[in-house]
Amino acid sequence: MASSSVVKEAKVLMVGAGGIGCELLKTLALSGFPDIHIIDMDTIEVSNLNRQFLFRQYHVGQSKAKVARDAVLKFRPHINITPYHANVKDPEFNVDFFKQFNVVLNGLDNLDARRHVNRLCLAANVPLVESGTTGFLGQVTVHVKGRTECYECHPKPAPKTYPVCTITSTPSKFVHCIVWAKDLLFAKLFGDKNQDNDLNVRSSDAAASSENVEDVFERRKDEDIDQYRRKIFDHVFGYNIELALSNEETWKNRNRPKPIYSKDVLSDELTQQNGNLEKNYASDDELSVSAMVSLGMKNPQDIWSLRENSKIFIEALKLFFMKREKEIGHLSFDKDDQLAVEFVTAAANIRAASFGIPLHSLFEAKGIAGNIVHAVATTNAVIAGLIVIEAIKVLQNDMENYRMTYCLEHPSRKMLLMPVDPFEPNKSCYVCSETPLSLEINTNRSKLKDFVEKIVKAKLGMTLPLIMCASNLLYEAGDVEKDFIKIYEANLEKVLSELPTPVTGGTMLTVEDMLQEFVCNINIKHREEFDEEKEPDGMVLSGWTQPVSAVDNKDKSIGNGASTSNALVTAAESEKDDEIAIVSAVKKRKLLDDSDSSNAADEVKHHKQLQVIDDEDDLVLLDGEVDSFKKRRLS
Ligand SMILES: Nc1ncnc2c1ncn2[C@@H]1O[C@H](COP(=O)(O)OP(=O)(O)OP(=O)(O)O)[C@@H](O)[C@H]1O
Ligand SMILES: [Zn+2]
Repeated sequence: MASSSVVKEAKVLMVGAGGIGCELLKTLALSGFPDIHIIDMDTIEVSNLNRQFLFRQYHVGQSKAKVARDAVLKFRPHINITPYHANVKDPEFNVDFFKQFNVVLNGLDNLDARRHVNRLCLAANVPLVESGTTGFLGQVTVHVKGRTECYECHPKPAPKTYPVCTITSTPSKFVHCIVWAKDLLFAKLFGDKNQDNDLNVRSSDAAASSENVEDVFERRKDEDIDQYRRKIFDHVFGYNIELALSNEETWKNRNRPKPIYSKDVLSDELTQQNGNLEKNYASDDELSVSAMVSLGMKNPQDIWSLRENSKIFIEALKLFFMKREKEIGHLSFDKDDQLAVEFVTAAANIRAASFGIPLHSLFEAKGIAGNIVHAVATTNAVIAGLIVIEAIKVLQNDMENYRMTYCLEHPSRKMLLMPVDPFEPNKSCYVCSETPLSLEINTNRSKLKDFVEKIVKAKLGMTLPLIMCASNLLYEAGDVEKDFIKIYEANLEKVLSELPTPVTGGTMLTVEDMLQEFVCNINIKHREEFDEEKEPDGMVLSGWTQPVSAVDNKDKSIGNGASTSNALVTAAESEKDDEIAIVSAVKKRKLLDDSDSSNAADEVKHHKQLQVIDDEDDLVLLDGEVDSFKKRRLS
C-alpha cells in the first residue's frame, strides 16, 4: 500500500510528550496522521522550554499531553489528537486499550515504562517503535512480535560504576573525585549517619581504636562552627591523604597525592569569617542558600582556584549548619540543590588538586554529579523523523526494510545515521518466549515478601503480580479483598516452605501480571548458602539477563549512575546512560554476528564478555567495519 493511504487509515499511540514526543507529534501531524493518542504523566517545567518547542512559558505547570495537542491543532486543526494526562502504567491502559492502535511509538525516558509498554504491545500484538536520545546520540528500534527482538530480548547495560578503591584511595579522573565528594563525603556529613560509609577515613585518629572513639564528622554540641569546619577540611584533605601516603605500595607506580591543610590555603582570618552571611539571610528559601552568593562569586562556568574552592567548601559547610541544620542527617544529594552542588564541586576540586587532576567549573561538576547529558533538540528531531519512517514501514508491513537506526556523534564511514537490520527474537527471552527462569533460593529461610520485592518487582518489572503454585494462589498485589489480604499477609511473613503448598526445590511458580498479560514460570532450586557480598539478595535468578556493568564492582553504592544509595539519579538519567551503551553495543553485536553464534545462550555470554572489554569512559563507536557486519535478514 502506498504510504499516504496507510497513514490516512492509521491510529497511533504515542507514549511520552517530552523532548522526542514534541518533535514526534509535530512530524506525525505534518505527515498526515489523522488519529493520534498521546499519554504523558508530566506537567511542563521551565527546563523543558528550550527544546520542547510546543510549550511556552505560560504553559508551565500544565499537562504536557494536553498542551502538545492544543499547540499542534493550531496548525493542523482537522486531525484527531486525544491526550491522556496519566501514567502509562495505569490500569486503564490495558491490553484492550492497546489493541485499538496500529502502532505504538515510544518517546519515554525510563526503563521501567519502556518495559511495561513492550509487554503490553506483545500482549496486544501491536508493533512498537522504540526510541531514545542522549545528547548527540540516539536510536530508533522496531519491535514486532515474533518477527524482531522485543525491547527486553537483550540485557540493558547498567550505569557505570567504579571500583571502591579508585574512589576512596586512587582517583585518576575528575569523575572519581565527584563520586567521592557526593556519595561519600556529602553523604557522611549531611546524610544518614548510620550508613556504611568507607570514607578512606577512620573517623578519628588511627591510634584511637577503642569502641567509643569520637567521630570527627559529628559536630559536638558546643563545638564552634569555625573550629568544626577547619577540622573537617584538615581531616579529609590533609590527614587522610597523609594516611594514604603511608602505604608505600600504593604509590609505587602512581603520582603521590599532596595533603592540603586549611592553613595552607586559607588565612586564619578567612577561615574564621569569610563570606557575608547577611546576603543569605534575605531569603527563607532553603534551596536558594548559596556559598557563591555569600562570597560574591557569580559565574558557574568559572574554574575556581584551589583557594576559591577552599573558601566555597568552608562557606558551604557553615551555611548547611547555620541555615539548614534541620535537614542534616537526612539529606541526599540533589543536583537542583544549589548549596549541595557548590559543596560537592568544591570538595571534588580540592581532592582533584591534591591528586594532580585538572579542576572543573561548577557547571561541569554539576553535570557530572547529576549525571546530566545535555539534551540536543536536533537529535530529538532527527530521531522523531526516523520513528515516523519506521512507523510507516510497519504500517505497510514492509518487513524487509525495517531498520534499527543509531544516530552517532562522529561520522563513521561518513555516516552519522547508522542503519542496522533488526535482530530476530531471542529464543530464551523470558518476556517474549515462554522459557522459564530458574531461581536458586533457600526455601527454608527465604520470605515470600523478599521474593516479591527483590525478584518479581525489581528484576522482572511486574507492577501487579500474582503468584501461583499449581492451582494455589500464593500472592496477589493490588486491590485484594480484605479476607484474602489477611491470608496473604500471613504468607508474607512465613518462609516459602511453610506456604499452603510447600515450595521446595523443583517447584514451578507461575508469576503473572494481569495488566501486562505477561506470564513467566520460575523453577525453584533449593540452595543452602549464599555469598553475602556477591549475592546480597540471598537468591539468584538465572535465565533473566541482568544488566551488565562495565566494571566489576563489589560496592554497588558507589557510582555515578543509578546507584542504590542514591536517590538523586532518577530513572530517567540512569536510563540515558544505558542508551549510550546501547549505541556502543552496535559494535558488540557486530562482533557477535561475526562469530555467527546461533545459540542464544552463547550469545548472551559472549555479549557479557564484550561489555567488560569496553570499559573506557569514552564510547567506542562503529569504526569502519560496517561491511563486515553480516546482515541477518528476517525471514
Ligand atoms: N510512566 C510514564 N507514563 C507516562 N509518561 C511518562 C512515563 N514515564 C515518562 N514519561 C514521560 O516521558 C517524557 C520523556 O521526555 P524527556 O526525555 O524529554 O524528559 P523530560 O522530563 O521532558 O525532560 P528532562 O528529563 O530532560 O528534564 C516525559 O514527558 C515524561 O513525563
Ligand atoms: Zn524478547
